[in-house]
Order: sequence, then structure tokens, then C-alpha cells
Amino acid sequence: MVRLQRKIAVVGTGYVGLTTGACLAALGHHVVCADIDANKVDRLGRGHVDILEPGLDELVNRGLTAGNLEFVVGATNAVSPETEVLFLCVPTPMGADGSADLRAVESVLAEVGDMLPSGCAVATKSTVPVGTADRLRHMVNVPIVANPEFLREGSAVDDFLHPDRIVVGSADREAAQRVGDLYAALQAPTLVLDAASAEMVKYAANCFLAVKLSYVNAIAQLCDRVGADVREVTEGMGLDPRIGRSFLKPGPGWGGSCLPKDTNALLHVAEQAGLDFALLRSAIEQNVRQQEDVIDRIRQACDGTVRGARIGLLGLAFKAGTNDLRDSPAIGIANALVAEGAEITAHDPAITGELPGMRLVDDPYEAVKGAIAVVVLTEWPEFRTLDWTKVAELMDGFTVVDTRDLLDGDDLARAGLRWKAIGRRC
Ligand SMILES: NC(=O)c1ccc[n+]([C@@H]2O[C@H](COP(=O)([O-])OP(=O)(O)OC[C@H]3O[C@@H](n4cnc5c(N)ncnc54)[C@H](O)[C@@H]3O)[C@@H](O)[C@H]2O)c1
Ligand SMILES: O=c1ccn([C@@H]2O[C@H](COP(=O)(O)OP(=O)(O)O[C@H]3O[C@H](CO)[C@@H](O)[C@H](O)[C@H]3O)[C@@H](O)[C@H]2O)c(=O)[nH]1
Repeated sequence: MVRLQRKIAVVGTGYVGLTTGACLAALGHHVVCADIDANKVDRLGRGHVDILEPGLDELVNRGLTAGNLEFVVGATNAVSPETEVLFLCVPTPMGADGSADLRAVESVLAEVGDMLPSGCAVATKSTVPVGTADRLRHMVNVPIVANPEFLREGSAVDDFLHPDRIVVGSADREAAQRVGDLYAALQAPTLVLDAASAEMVKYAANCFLAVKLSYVNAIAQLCDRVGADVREVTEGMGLDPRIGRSFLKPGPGWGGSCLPKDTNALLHVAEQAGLDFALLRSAIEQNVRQQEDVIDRIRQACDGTVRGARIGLLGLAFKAGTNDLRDSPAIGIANALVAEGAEITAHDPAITGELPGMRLVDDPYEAVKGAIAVVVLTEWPEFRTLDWTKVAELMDGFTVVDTRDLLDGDDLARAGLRWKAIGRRC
């Protein structure tokens, strides 16, 4: 029997909102989740989860069955006189000038601003620029608490239930503490800060990760030029606990729904504050160069031009374990190849349907058939165990560009294929 604890409203049922709602319900709270997308609400209400997140489906269905997780259309329908915390989990996409677009956040606050009961708090889980909680305080009759979320796609439920830290920040410390208390069962270190610092933690963390990746991607490029092996180099770096082993894997560039928009948003915040954040700008520029470098490697694999060349792509999601294509480097690279006249056939185990400009197939061997070059763009483990002799027979060329350093070069060599990985001796 679920012990009903606090009455929570969650607005936005995407990666963050649905995970938050389902996990808080699993912790015993009564949660009402709202979305503007009536079709999504209808499906969720019947237990259908459309995003790929291990464990989420089960938690949603458990909450529905227990009766402490509900789905409604529209933020106002999630609010009741008993609501204690309203979580904002709506998108904050990148605006034309790089800044975070806060229209969804503002529109929800405008909708519910007057109807929140006293004693309630609004918690922003959406990633919002520093100063947002203070700037929007006038829109609601209750305190706003910045409560950034650090979950990763593909491990959202596990990350939510086993967080490294809980960060809450507000001008009203008592309200911040109340929001922090919701997570008490998780026994995570909890930082109670002012709102600006809490908002800054989120950007500072994501941008640090992006800088780290741009750095390691540049090191991989350099390894290629000087004859070093980036896998050995990063192993040597990662053993230093001040550096750490994670986020040291070179790739086709970092992507996804967060890092690209959050780096641009922080750059914009810095510009507004009169700071030339050259380091961050440079990390963003390196990321563009990384993708251009991959395209160049593909051109070389096709004897200098991709015009008219059949290219097989393995992986389209921005990383393995998700079906999210938002700001995926693989999509950027595929589109650039299409624009140069390549004929693209792509396979991703998590993606079905149609994508503009390319043929999407549900069999990896179909994707490589007749290809001059094959390119691994997402590190799905199943690509590692493909029958490379069969791949070699199906291909018209013999180069496999492995942007994730996923494959075993010896396996490919035995099949008569040429393996090209960034920064690896091959
Ligand atoms: N995706 C992540 O891994 C992640 C992690 C941490 C933080 N964040 C941040 O969380 C926020 C949400 O990200 P997401 O990936 O969950 O987005 P998402 O696009 O997956 O989901 C957002 C949901 O909000 C709904 N929505 C939009 N406007 C609405 C409104 N006015 N009223 C009610 N619902 C509305 C949409 O229909 C959608 O279902 C962003 O600010 C993002 O930066 C995302
Ligand atoms: O060693 C690595 C690690 C990651 N990546 C790439 O970096 C990008 C981001 O990966 P990841 O951070 O795992 O994805 P997200 O799910 O977008 O999570 C980030 O963005 C979220 C939204 O803000 C935060 O909550 C998370 O803490 C933060 O890790 C992807 O393109 C990955 O392929 C690499 O190339 N090499």
C-alpha cells in the first residue's frame, strides 16, 4: 500500500517531467502530471510511455495502478487547494540569439500564477538562466525554488533515484528546504542555496562537461596527427582522480537536447553580463569542427567526394540508449552528406519511421548494402558484434569510419575492411 505523502503537480511530461512524476509517485507522493499535448496525456493515462527510458514504463504503470499518479491536460488542471509543490518541466529551447527561450515557463506561470494555494512552492526543473527565479517571482503568489535536474537520457530513472546531489535554491530558504525534503528518501547530499547559485550550478556543470568533451575531441585529433593513441592517452589521463575516467570518450561531437543549448545559453548570459567567455565559445566552435572533421573523413573514405556515393550510417540517436534525435551530431552529419549529394541509408535500433533525405532501414545489413563507406555514429553495443565478413561482402567499398571507437579493428581487418577511428592508431 502506497503511503500518500505530499501532493505534487508536475507540468510537462517529457524526459524530465515524466521521470520526475513517476519517481516521486514511486517515493509515495501523490502526483498529478499535466501536459498541453492531449494525445500524450491520453496515452500516458493508459500506461503508454513513448520515450525509451529503462524502468519508466513500469513506474508509470505502477503509479497508475496504485492511484497516486494521474495525467491531465493543461497546467491548471494539475493544481488543487492541496498542491504543495508545482514542478515546471517544460522545454527551454535555444532562441535565435542563443539565449534560453522561456516562453513555455512564463506561459505556465501566467496560467497558474493566481491559483496556487498559500504554502505551495513552484520548483523550476526546466533549465533556466541565472536570475530567472527572481525575475519571474512577480508572476506567482508563492515562492519560486530553483531545483535543477541532472538526469541523463537513457538512464533517467536510475539517475533520478540515485542522484549525486540535490540542489535547491530560493530567496525563501524555508521553501527551498521544503522542496529538498521531497527527496529525503533518496539520501543524497542536498545543497540549499540562493536561487541564482542553484541555477548556475546546472549551467556550470553542463558546460564543464561540454568543455571536457571538446578538449578530449581535440586531443583525439592531435593524436592522429602525432601518432599517439587516444584510447591509451585517455586511460592514462583518467587514472588521475582529479581528472576522472568519465566523459573522456572522443566522438562525432557532443549533442542531445541539453549540452548544445545550455552552452549557448550560458555564453549568452556571459555576454549580457559583459564577460567574454572565450573558453566556452571555443568549446562550442570545436564541436562544430569535430563534426566537420568526421564529414571530411567520410569524404576521404569515398575517394574525395561523397557526391553520388552510397553511404551506410549505423546509429542516428545522439548517444546509445535513447531514441532522442534532438541535436544529434549523427543527424547533422547525415544532413551535410545529403546536401553534398550522398545517398544515405541509415539504421538505428531505436529509430523507426521516416527521416527526410535518407532511407531508414530496420536491418543493419540492409544499411551497409552497396555502401562505399559505412559510418558508426552512435555507440549501440549491438554494432560491435555485427558479422563483419557479411558486411564486407555486402559493401561496395571497404572503409568503416568508427566515430565512437566502438569496433574491434582486428575483427574488421580479418574481414578485409579498413577501420578508421578518431585518434586511434589504425
Ligand atoms: N532531457 C534531459 O535529459 C534533461 C535533463 C535535465 C534538465 N532538462 C531540462 O528540462 C526541461 C524539459 O526538458 P525535456 O527533455 O523533458 O523536454 P521534453 O520536450 O521531452 O518535454 C517537455 C514537455 O512539456 C510539454 N509542454 C510544453 N509546453 C507546455 C505547457 N505550456 N504546459 C504543459 N506542458 C507543456 C511538452 O508537450 C512536452 O511533453 C528543459 O528545460 C531541459 O533543458 C532536460
Ligand atoms: O565520454 C563521452 C560522454 C558523452 N559524449 C557525448 O556527449 C553528449 C551528451 O551526453 P550525456 O551527457 O550522456 O547526455 P544527456 O542525456 O544530454 O545529459 C546531459 O545533459 C542533461 C540535460 O541537462 C544533464 O541533466 C546531464 O547531467 C548531462 O550529462 C552525447 O552526444 C554523448 O554522445 C561523448 O561524446 N563522450
